[in-house]
Amino acid sequence: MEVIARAPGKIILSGEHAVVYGSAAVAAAIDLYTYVSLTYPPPPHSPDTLILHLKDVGLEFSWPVNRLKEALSPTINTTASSPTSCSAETIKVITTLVLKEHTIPESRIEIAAAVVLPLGSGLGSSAAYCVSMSGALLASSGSLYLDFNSEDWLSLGENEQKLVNEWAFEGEKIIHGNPSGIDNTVSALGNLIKLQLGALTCIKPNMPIKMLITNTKVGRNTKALIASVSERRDRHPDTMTYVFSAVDNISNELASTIQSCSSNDLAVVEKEKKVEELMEMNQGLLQCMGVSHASIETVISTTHKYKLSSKLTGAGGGGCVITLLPAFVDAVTAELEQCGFQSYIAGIGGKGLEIRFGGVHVLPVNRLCGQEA
Ligand SMILES: Nc1ncnc2c1ncn2[C@@H]1O[C@H](COP(=O)(O)OP(=O)(O)O)[C@@H](O)[C@H]1O
Ligand SMILES: C[C@@](O)(CCOP(=O)(O)O)CC(=O)O
Ligand SMILES: [Mg+2]
Repeated sequence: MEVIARAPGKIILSGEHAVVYGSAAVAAAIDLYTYVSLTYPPPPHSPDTLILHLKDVGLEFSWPVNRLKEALSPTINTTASSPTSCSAETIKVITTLVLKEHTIPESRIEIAAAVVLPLGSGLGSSAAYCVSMSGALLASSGSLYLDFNSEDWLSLGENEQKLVNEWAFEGEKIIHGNPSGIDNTVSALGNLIKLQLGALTCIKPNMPIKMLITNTKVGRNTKALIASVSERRDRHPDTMTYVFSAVDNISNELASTIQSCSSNDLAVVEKEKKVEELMEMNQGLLQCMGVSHASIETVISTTHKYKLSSKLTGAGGGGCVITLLPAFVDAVTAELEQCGFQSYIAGIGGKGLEIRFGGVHVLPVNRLCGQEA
């Protein structure tokens, strides 16, 4: 039996980092995906080995299932329907299972050259990985209401999305340390959303939003960048509170600008200018937080020559930059590619997690439709 899940990456239009401290942020799903394929023998057979093949990073791990049960069952106390956070003790056990029993060649993570979801570039690959993995595991355990006789990509209902999102958030905590939850939420649900302190608003844009994504190809790590902002906040608590509060205003203004109704083209042009200015102000505040980078500044000044506004997206420190696009973009992308960057026009606001079944469609007995795994 095979279960395939795909979850989209995202761009953050405004509010990264500040969202970790309670400010609003606006994010959209993009049409680049992470795929997870889960295969296992149909019941009553049960697999005796777990093989984890991370194709994107060129790593493969395997463990006897009994060994995993033995090592993990004393510390894990959770059910499919109610995820709990991994304790420090469990993380230690997992780390031992992964690192002590396998050899990991140094620096296996490369930025893909083609138009795929790049890892560690600000497009939320960590969240897309957690969402697709959680989706595939929950679907295979029969914890999601899905028509497993269908061969199409299946979207999830609200409750299923919520459950997958809760599990994915626990995964993001392991990768990021202190995530806000915006990346896993937009990857699970899709569309364009505003998130603040866990409160979610779906945004219906009333203007075309076309974003160019430029990957500086400068590697960075979200966990380290979140930690660096936290240290700056510890050094300047009052000032950083103002910075986060300004970002909060920007995100709220951005959300209301893109959803307000317009009756003519002029209004759309005016709204575009407003969005551009808000993106520029947000970028200035991200500089204040110390998460910009020389490569990001090069993209910003290159696009600025064409009167286009850009900002970093995701954790910054390299990674990707977004540029709001008007009609003519070819000249700008040509020049950015001459600088050695890679550009991609994102289709935004698409679907969230989807699941597809392959092979023989038999779910474990008594585990159909939302029952405990
Ligand atoms: N497809 C994948 N396979 C394995 N690990 C992944 C995958 N996608 C993301 N990751 C993990 O997420 C990390 C990148 O996450 P992060 O630094 O948050 O950047 P981003 O989420 O913007 O891509 C990678 O270093 C890797 O540990
Ligand atoms: C910096 C942050 O706001 C976004 C991180 O996104 P990414 O991992 O760089 O794609 C962190 C978070 O919200 O959890
Ligand atoms: Mg991430």
